[in-house]
Order: sequence, then C-alpha cells, then structure tokens
Amino acid sequence: MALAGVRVLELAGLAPAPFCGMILSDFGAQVIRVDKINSSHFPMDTMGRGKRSIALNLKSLNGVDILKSLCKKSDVLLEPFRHGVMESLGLGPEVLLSENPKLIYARLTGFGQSGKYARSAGHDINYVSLSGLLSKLGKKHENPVSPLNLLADFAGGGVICALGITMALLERVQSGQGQVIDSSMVEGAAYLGSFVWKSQKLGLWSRSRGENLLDGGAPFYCTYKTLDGKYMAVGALEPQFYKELLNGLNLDSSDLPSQMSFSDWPEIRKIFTEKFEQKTQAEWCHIFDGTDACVTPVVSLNEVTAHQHNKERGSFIINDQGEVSPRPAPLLSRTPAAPDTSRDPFVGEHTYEVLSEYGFSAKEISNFQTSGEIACNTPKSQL
Ligand SMILES: CCCCCCCCCCCC[C@H](C)C(=O)SCCNC(=O)CCNC(=O)[C@H](O)C(C)(C)COP(=O)(O)OP(=O)(O)OC[C@H]1O[C@@H](n2cnc3c(N)ncnc32)[C@H](O)[C@@H]1OP(=O)(O)O
Repeated sequence: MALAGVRVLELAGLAPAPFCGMILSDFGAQVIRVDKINSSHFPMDTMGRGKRSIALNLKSLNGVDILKSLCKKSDVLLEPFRHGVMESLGLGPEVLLSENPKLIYARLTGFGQSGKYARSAGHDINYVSLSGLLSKLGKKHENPVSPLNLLADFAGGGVICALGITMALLERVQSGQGQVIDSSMVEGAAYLGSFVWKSQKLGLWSRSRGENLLDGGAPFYCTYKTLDGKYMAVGALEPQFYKELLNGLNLDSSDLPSQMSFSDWPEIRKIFTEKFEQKTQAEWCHIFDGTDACVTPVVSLNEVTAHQHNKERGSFIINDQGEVSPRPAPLLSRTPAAPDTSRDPFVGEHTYEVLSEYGFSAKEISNFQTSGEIACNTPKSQL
C-alpha cells in the first residue's frame, strides 16, 4: 500500500482527525490512536478502522514522556485540540521537532493556530459559516443550511489535512526534515470552495441564495419527487444534455421557454415537477439510464450497495460485523488501499503491545499501569 511503513500517532479527537487517521490507515500507514485513560472502552471515534489504541494520561509527567518517546520513533503526529492545548502539556511543536526533526506535526483545528478565534470552541457549522460558503447554501428566502458536517469536518478538515501530511512526507524525502501543518477547517473548506470565488465573473452566483445555476435555482439542476415518493437528481446543464432530459420527459423544447431564461425557471420547474410525479423512480431510471440526460436516482444509504453501478465497481465494503461503508478512494492501480475489515479497537486495547514495540519493558509498563499513567484493556474484558 502507498503509505506502508509510515508511523502515525493520532491523538483522539471528535470527527475530522479520526477521519484523517483512517485515510492514512486505509492506505497502509500504521496508525496508533492515543486515547484518554478514562474514556469509555467504546470510543467516540467511529473511524478507528485499521488503527490500534493506546490509553495514556497526558496530564501526568510520565504520560507526556511516553508520548515524547513514541514521537521520536514516528513519522507523523496528528493532534485535534484547540490552539494552546499541546503547548500547555509541554508537547508543542518546538519540543517534539527538536527531539525528532523529521516529525510531521499535523494540527487539525477549526480556526487554525492564530487569529481571534484560535482558542474558541466550534464545530463544522461554525467553520463553514466563517469560510463564506454557508452564506451560499440553502433555499431561496430560507436560512442557510449546513450540508451535514461534511464540508469543514471531513472535506476541508480530514481530507485536506491528509493531503498536507502526504505532501509533507513527500517533501521530507528530499529535505530530510519534518514540518508543522496548520490545518484550519475554515481555510480548508474555503479552499475547496475556490470555484465559487473564481467563477464569480461568470455570473454563476450573481443572484440570491437558491436562485442560481448550481444552488437549486435552476430547474435542470435540482431534485424531483417521483410517483413512489422517491427522488431523481437532475444535472442537465449543457444544452445537448438538456435536450436529452426533455426527450426523456417527453417534452418538446418548442413548447417550453428557453433553458437559460432565469425569469421562466419557476414555470419550467412546475412542468418538470408534474412530469416526474407521473412515474416511479424505477420507471424513470429505466428511461434515463444509459442516456446523457444526467438524471440519476437519489439512492438512500440502505440502497446504495444494491445499485448496479456501485455493485459493479465494488464501491462499498462490508466489515466483519456486517457494517457497510464506502471503499477508500481513490483507486490506486498498483498500490490500492486495503481497508481493515476487523472491528475498531477498544480504548487502550493495544497499550501493552505498542509500548513493548517502542522499547518499554514489561516492568515499566506494569508500573505505569499501577500509577494510572496508562490503561491496558484486553478485548476479553470488554465482552
Ligand atoms: C449528549 C451529548 C452530545 C454530544 C454528541 C457528540 C456527537 C459527536 C458527533 C460528531 C460531531 C462532529 C461535530 C459536528 C464537529 O464539528 S467535530 C469538530 C470539532 N472541532 C475540532 O475538532 C476543532 C479543534 N478542536 C477543538 O476546537 C476542541 O478540541 C473542541 C472540539 C472544541 C473540544 O474542546 P474541548 O473538549 O474543550 O477540548 P480541547 O480544548 O481541545 O482540549 C482537550 C483537553 O483534553 C486533554 N487531553 C487530551 N488527550 C488527553 C489524554 N490522553 N490524557 C489526558 N488529557 C487529555 C487536553 O489536555 C485538554 O485538556 P485541557 O486543556 O482542557 O485541560
């Protein structure tokens, strides 16, 4: 796998850093999640795939020293706390990079390491709001709506941070040096939205929220309800594809206003709405599948594995517990990801194993455990 041999320490966090760690693990890195000793055995991290867990009390001097020892032999440290937390633990970048100049120290936060909000709490919706993008999301005359917590937490956070880490790993091959990655979800989300800024001159966003080409305003770029209460997604932007949409709907373009006449969009939408309500989703799929009309079914999470296209590509995987999840993307031809199919680790399940691997003696580990600086949980004790 592409990241085989890369050793990552991921300090346990909420959603973005666990996803970043899971990406690295899916593509072959050895990821050790560092949990608190008093966490529940069942971690909040639902993205522990392929990771091992150690439970370490970072509020103790020995706990900090253990983490420092692990960092000396690691390639990447991924930390998810607000600015200042690592410094107050004595684990700031200056300290860890002076001990291991090759370490890549990735800091995945909402607001970044500087600026007015750097020490403030926040969540995805706050980061997307500050990025400018939330102002563009939602329906006409309604409040902005956040698209689940996908945009900042996962796209602008987990994925962008993983990109930063892989770029830093690549650069390190030449320079032999690590570096600090300041991955702000506000900036990551905004960066993903570069098209929104850079396409303003095309007039794509000149109207109010929900009235533009790609924000639900256009009747040929939105969803429609079908006879059986399901939905179809329509993305027939270009005239040649729009023509195919009209063909499928059995409409004659000469009976309709022009595609790009903004003022006629409500009328066109009404006609399309009435049409789509006349057939079931399966019937529409039968009509549109294999055409260039850019019309697809809105598939639910439960239906996703059964869809023929996804099936043919094996786009979703099932783990040993029968849980469905997306297969890691993208597909690398020679060194594809090979996601682990076993269950996620319990908190502290691998403390003993990992500390032994990193050179601690059985006696030291036992002493740390007795003094509450680490916790070792065995799978047996969880049953
Ligand atoms: C009814 C309950 C409802 C809860 C439901 C929860 C469901 C979750 C579902 C996922 C939701 C995802 C949502 C939408 C998100 O947006 S997640 C993204 C959140 N934001 C970020 O990750 C950005 C960066 N992080 C942060 O800003 C903050 O960590 C936070 C998320 C606001 C949380 O703040 P807070 O809990 O105060 O933590 P921090 O200030 O970061 O400090 C962490 C404290 O924990 C300590 N700590 C850490 N590891 C250890 C350890 N191993 N051992 C001992 N202590 C440890 C740190 O030292 C620090 O302690 P202290 O400085 O506070 O004393």
